[in-house]
Amino acid sequence: MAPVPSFPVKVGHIDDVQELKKNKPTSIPERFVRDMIERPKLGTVTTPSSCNLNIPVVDLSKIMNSQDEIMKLSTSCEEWGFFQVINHGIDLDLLEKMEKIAMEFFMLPLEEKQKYPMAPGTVQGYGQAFVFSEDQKLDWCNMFALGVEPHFIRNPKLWPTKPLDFSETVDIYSREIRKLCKNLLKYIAISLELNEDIFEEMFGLAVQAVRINYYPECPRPDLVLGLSPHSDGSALTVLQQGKGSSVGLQILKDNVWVPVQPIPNALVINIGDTIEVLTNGRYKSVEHRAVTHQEKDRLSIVTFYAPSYEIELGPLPELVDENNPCKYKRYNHGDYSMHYVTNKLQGKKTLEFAKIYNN
Ligand SMILES: O=C(O)CCC(=O)C(=O)O
Ligand SMILES: [Fe+2]
Repeated sequence: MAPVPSFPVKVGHIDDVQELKKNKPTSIPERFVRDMIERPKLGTVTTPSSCNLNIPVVDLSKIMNSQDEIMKLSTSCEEWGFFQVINHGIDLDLLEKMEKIAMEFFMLPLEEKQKYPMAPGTVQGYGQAFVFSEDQKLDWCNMFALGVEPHFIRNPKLWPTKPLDFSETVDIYSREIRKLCKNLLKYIAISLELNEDIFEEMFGLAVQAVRINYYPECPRPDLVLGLSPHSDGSALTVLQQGKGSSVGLQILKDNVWVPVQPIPNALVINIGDTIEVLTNGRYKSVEHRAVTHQEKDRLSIVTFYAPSYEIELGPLPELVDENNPCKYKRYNHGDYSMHYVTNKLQGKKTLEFAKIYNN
């Protein structure tokens, strides 16, 4: 079972951003307007060393026979926590179909989408996740989140029957992404000189969830955020960006927000908190956020892949030594997931749950 908070949550009124946009607003409701310090400085990347940087690209078709590609994977995970994967083996028609049904879902009338409401304080269904108080700022985003874990059993109340082939497509897509995650974890293990099955064996029946984010055009993208800064609580995250979407994902590198330039047919992969802990901080779960665009909407389809909730985990002994003292405690992954989904998105704050401070 996915974690659910046990405390009552009052979130206040949450405007649906797609409905807001329909009224062609010239100003932004106060709850979406960020404090100065949080506002995205669009079009003004200030640090020369970061402004022309792009996240690394890993070619999965080469990795089996190429030490260079393994090195690239390792550097990406150490220095960026992010990379784009090309030649990933997932049928491009399937990616296109997934994008199509995701977009069709968001284009349904509000009443239709509201048949799958996200209960306050939970992260499944349609709405805004990670809102826990009436005064919390809101993201300029609509989300539709589904657990597909671990046996791909559908909750009929949460899975739409429209668009017609929604659930079938999500099932097929999720199985393919699962294979990709297992494959990537194998090469991540190899890049760390660990047994290639170490993560697979440790994770048990891995948990998987898919979240589809839709960011409508916004009249004042300089005042709002599409998605608040956060790291992911997963082991790995796979992100598909809609074709023709605006550039929206940004990652924090050397204190500068670096935009991720989409590569056609590539998938964006990022290291989640679980791998950061298991590798004792060698591979990083990097803070990221989404920004909006004045004229273009954006779609992202995000899969989170994580260990089974029963698993106990902590830094792997192979990655702890005198020079790399243990940075995280051992904990139960279900407890961490509960902690993650019952707190607002706030940079890397959630990982403090596991940090050991006295070394
Ligand atoms: O839409 C994006 O590019 C970011 C999505 C994301 O970070 C998430 O859903 O965790
Ligand atoms: Fe994320």
